Amino acid sequence: MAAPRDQRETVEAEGSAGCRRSSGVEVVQPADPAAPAPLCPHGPTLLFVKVNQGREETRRFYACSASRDRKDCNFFQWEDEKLSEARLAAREAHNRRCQPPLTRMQCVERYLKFLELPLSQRKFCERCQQLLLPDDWEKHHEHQVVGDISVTQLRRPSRLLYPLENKKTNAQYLFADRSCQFLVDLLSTLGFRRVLCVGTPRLHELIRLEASGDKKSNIKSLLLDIDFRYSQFYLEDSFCHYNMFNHHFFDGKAALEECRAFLQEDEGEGVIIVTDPPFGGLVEPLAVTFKKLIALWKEGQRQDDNHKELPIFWIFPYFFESRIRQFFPSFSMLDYQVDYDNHTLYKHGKTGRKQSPVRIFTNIPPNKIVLPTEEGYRFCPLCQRYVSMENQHCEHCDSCTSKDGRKWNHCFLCKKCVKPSWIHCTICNHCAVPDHCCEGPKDGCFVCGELGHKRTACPNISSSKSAHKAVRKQKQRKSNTVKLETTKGHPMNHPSAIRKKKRRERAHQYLCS
Ligand SMILES: C[S@@+](CC[C@H](N)C(=O)[O-])C[C@H]1O[C@@H](n2cnc3c(N)ncnc32)[C@H](O)[C@@H]1O
Ligand SMILES: [Zn+2]
Ligand SMILES: [Zn+2]
Ligand SMILES: [Zn+2]
Ligand SMILES: [Zn+2]
Ligand SMILES: [Zn+2]
Ligand SMILES: [Zn+2]
Repeated sequence: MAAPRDQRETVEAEGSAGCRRSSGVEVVQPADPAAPAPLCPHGPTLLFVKVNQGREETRRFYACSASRDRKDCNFFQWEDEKLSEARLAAREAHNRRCQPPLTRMQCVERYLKFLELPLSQRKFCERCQQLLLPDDWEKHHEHQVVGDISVTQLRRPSRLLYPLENKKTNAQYLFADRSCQFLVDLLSTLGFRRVLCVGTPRLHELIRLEASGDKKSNIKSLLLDIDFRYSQFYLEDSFCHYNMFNHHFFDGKAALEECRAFLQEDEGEGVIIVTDPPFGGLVEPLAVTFKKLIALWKEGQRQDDNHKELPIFWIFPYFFESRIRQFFPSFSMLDYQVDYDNHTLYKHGKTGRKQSPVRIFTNIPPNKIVLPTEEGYRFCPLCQRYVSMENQHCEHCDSCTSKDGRKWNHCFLCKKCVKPSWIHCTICNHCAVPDHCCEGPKDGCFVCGELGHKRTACPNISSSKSAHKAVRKQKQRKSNTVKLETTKGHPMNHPSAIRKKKRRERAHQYLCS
């Protein structure tokens, strides 16, 4: 069984809408970090624990790091489970069978042969998502095949390939041209010479297009992505088949060395990581991976540069801000709204812009990043950063406080700005959505009840006693809530409850994508 990521999301994205649930699955560190985790076809698996009402279950299990769809990877092993030699051998054979049919080297050879073909012989099978050499034609003659594949098409594989839309695993949401061009221009203005694109195939190709075009940008790019189809279009120095949830290079040491050389070129000067992970992905394993990439970069630095940070753009929904800052406290969130071409909810459509919740988290000082004024962003001299059009500077908070791009209002009782739709509730003693369940689960920690952190960051998390106490408290609160609500009618039939459910579904739809 792959860990049910949709449950994991409820733990991570809590607070994004409606009342919280405290059940789900979390990643945990193994007792002996040096002991190797069992392998699935996607590399080392991760150790998970089920969390029920804020309490961790005792038995932990290994599951796939990359896939949350059992159809893609059904790996499951209890942490304390001992496997027979026969089962281990069967697993190894299965892992080998699941690897791509061609080695990286074979892909490169095919690509070079393809480039030598005259235009009339350059064909692409849409069904198999594969560039065809003349020897392959026969095998695909009943498939939908397109011909005359031009160099321009070869340079834009993200347009030739269909985006993988398995919501539970890949969710390949591709940047809209406007956002992609903004990123390329920004990287160039900031003076970067190398970009490590982690899960950003469209950005990778635009950087390379500009480098080969008239604009004379000389930025180099290396793409790390789990989508093997991209290996048909790039040489070894510009694509590595990679899993960003466990820092696994499918092509072993040679690929790792490509990545190392890329990060360490010029003693690590002029390089940035840009990553846009699938939004359903867990923050912690991603953070662990990015820290490994940072360590790889650091190895190549001069001693006197030791204090420097590797610049990163991590593109992710705004409601993960506190989670990301937990791992990278120096990161700030930019107001820029990243748009996608193929996302049903958040694309810049003809019908007008739906506000995308996706932002850029970065350790580059925000005052160095100019956002496009023609799209309504403006510079706040007090905050020393560009902000959204409606994000107003609050003199009480001394900051432009909006996170979602709408104007937020200051609440003098809470002493902070809150979403425009929220009201101050005198029962809960803080601002909340008008139809919240009073005295229901607070937006704070499930273990100790503090508002400043979530259970995953709770300093008391190891103390199971306090966890049990908190759960009991929580249950007590819940039963009070029910008592209160029964006087108002059944909570789930209330129109506000239906609205809330819809909102949660919308948030969930986004997260699961
Ligand atoms: C949300 S899309 C981002 C695409 C980006 N917006 C672009 O246009 O270039 C996520 C990307 O991460 C890749 N991806 C998904 N799971 C991955 C994993 N476990 N390791 C590495 N890449 C992964 C997908 O193939 C996809 O390219
Ligand atoms: Zn797997
Ligand atoms: Zn085919
Ligand atoms: Zn401001
Ligand atoms: Zn305020
Ligand atoms: Zn308030
Ligand atoms: Zn209340």
